[in-house]
Amino acid sequence: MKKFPNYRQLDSKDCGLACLQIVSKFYGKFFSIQDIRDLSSVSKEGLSLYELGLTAERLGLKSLPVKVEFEKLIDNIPLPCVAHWRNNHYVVIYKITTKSVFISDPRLGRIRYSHREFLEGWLNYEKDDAKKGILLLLEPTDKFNEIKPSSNPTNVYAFNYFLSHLEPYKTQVFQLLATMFILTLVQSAIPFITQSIVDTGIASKDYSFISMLLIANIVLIVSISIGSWIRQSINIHISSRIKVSILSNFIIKLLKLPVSYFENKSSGDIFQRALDYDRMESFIMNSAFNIILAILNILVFGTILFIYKPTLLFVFLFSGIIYVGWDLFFWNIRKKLDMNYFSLKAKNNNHWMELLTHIQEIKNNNYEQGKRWSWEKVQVKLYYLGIRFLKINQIDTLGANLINTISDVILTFISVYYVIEGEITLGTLIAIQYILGQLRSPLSEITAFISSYQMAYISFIRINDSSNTPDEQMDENVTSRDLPKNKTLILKDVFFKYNNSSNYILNNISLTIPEGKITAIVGASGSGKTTLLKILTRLYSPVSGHFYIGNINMNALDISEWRKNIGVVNQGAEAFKESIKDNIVLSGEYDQNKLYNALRQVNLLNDINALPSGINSMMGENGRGLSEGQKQRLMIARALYKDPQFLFLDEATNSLDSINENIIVNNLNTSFEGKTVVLIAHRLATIRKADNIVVMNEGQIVEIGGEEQLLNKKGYYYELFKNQMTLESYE
Ligand SMILES: Nc1ncnc2c1ncn2[C@@H]1O[C@H](COP(=O)(O)OP(=O)(O)OP(=O)(O)O)[C@@H](O)[C@H]1O
Repeated sequence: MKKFPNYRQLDSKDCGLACLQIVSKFYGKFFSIQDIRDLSSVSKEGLSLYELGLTAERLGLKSLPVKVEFEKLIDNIPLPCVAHWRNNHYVVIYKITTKSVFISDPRLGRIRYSHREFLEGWLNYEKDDAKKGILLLLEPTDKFNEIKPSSNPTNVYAFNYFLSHLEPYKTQVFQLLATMFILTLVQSAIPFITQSIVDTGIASKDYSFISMLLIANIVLIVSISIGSWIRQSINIHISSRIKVSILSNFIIKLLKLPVSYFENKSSGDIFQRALDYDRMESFIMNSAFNIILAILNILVFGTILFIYKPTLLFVFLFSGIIYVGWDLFFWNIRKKLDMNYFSLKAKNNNHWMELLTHIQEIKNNNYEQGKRWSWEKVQVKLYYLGIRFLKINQIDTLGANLINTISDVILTFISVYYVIEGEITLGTLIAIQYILGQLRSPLSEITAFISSYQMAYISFIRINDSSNTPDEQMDENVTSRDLPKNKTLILKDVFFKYNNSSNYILNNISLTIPEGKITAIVGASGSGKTTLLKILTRLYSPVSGHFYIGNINMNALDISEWRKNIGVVNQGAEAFKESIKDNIVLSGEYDQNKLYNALRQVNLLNDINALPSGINSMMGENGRGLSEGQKQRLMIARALYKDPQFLFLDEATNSLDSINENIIVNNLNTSFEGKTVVLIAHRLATIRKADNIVVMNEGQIVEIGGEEQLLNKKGYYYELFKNQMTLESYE
């Protein structure tokens, strides 16, 4: 029977997307997770049930969210459907029997739960309505049949990628395989020597023969140890080098990815990629080579056993299959518990983090006891889970030992029977015991390989996903490596939205930012000012429309050249955990005069001189140690030190008192005379000297002009101005 489909989620919040992928496959269509992601508005926070339903509709699956009791789910609900799981996950239910519920879980694979286990995950015990669980019913429509998935993603990339890293070590890999092969062959001589000692040596009482064989045995064991040592050395040599080169390639690739990649993934998910590279490397260098060795052992010693007595081999293989099956069965049970364990662990970590970062709020609100109680609740759950883990491990080990012992007893009994019946010699019996010993350890290698393969496969798909994400700028698109003479910035019919399913945040923007002038952008909160700045600084590209510098399309200008020439001070920008000096100079050339000058211009020199280590004072995490206003001034000093052609300021002075703000704005006007400045400010007094004021509302430009012109127009800007003046006079 065909198995119900299962696809794994790549990121912690991808479960909803993977469920839709699973259901679509069930109805006969394969969509890659990227296809579905493109239709959704999935963010770091994942998808709400409503958004999941919307995405399903876009795929052509009619969706209906319902809240039902378990009896109703059994009797009336068409399967497959998506279930909301433990309040933080989605899974697909595909079959229900009188005893079990079958689930295709994007995190764990296909799993069978007892009714009790299922209800534990599905019902929302923490809420009042504890008898009902949430489902999303899905049904294909004609649209589903019409939608064409993009071509299947090629999963070979990551695998080829790793093989390409092995390429320079071809000789060593060959040596490794050859050593393993020779080692196994050498080892296969030991049972024959043992057999000869017993059968020929002892029978003929020939001491010199026995001594000779024992010496040969010692030589063999020494050479096996040397061989294993060589094998491990080659393995360490290759794997340590591959690890470094793979990880540095990963960092290079990561830094080339667009900001949107980072905004849509949690830092945990991105960090997971680095672990994935590690896991793949260890899978290939350890599990894959170990399994080759295990298979070689089984082949060589299995053949010898077969030659001695085929029955023994068959009995061994039979017990081996039971052993592997038993181990895998428990591995599956552990997988279920693991998920529970990880979510509890995450909760536990969050409690700790919150305790450390929110201590002021906790104390101010007298919330210590409440916090401690909720922490203790998690500890109790962790404790019971720990006990269940322990019990399962005990049963697993006990059962595995029992299977091995029973099979040993049966095999010994059969061998002894053969000796008594005169079918094999005593020497052969002892040789067989040695062979069976050699065949045991490869069995546990096989179960270890199967479980690590499943983990590595997910890593492999995830690596593919990030490797297939296009860079911020592809090299082939660059035709210009220098800024043109004419540096006017021109936006033409620009549309932009953050993800495919949301509305346009910038709606048909056409704007000219003249070279050497100050352009201010104003508008209500959420009108798209920062987004426009992100387009200008090229953190994002327009969805449609064009962005030119002079007569060059920005896409064609080398992005690092552009960034070299711009200074950006963002809203709420944070300092690096480095010294004040390093925070300003970054990787530029150090010039002390320039540095002091920049600090003077932002009125920060006195504050910094008052610190015990002056400009060498280390900043704490996220700039801890400076006030918000001081941090802002530090960021402006960084832009001043860089002395770029273009300066972009987004609410860069909003944490400053008006005296400091005035000083800095005046200084900026002098230092940036003749350069292009674009600034966003809520305080309209800050932008009075701007040559041009761009007024935005709901993603569109509603007015452009000088201050006087806009005030005389008595339009949107006038209203903003009037409101602010009224407020200020009130204050
Ligand atoms: N990274 C993002 N992903 C999705 N939506 C976003 C993102 N950043 C901003 N938005 C949305 O875009 C819209 C415009 O935001 P933007 O920050 O450009 O406004 P703004 O005019 O600068 O507002 P403010 O004055 O409050 O800073 C808002 O509705 C916001 O929710």
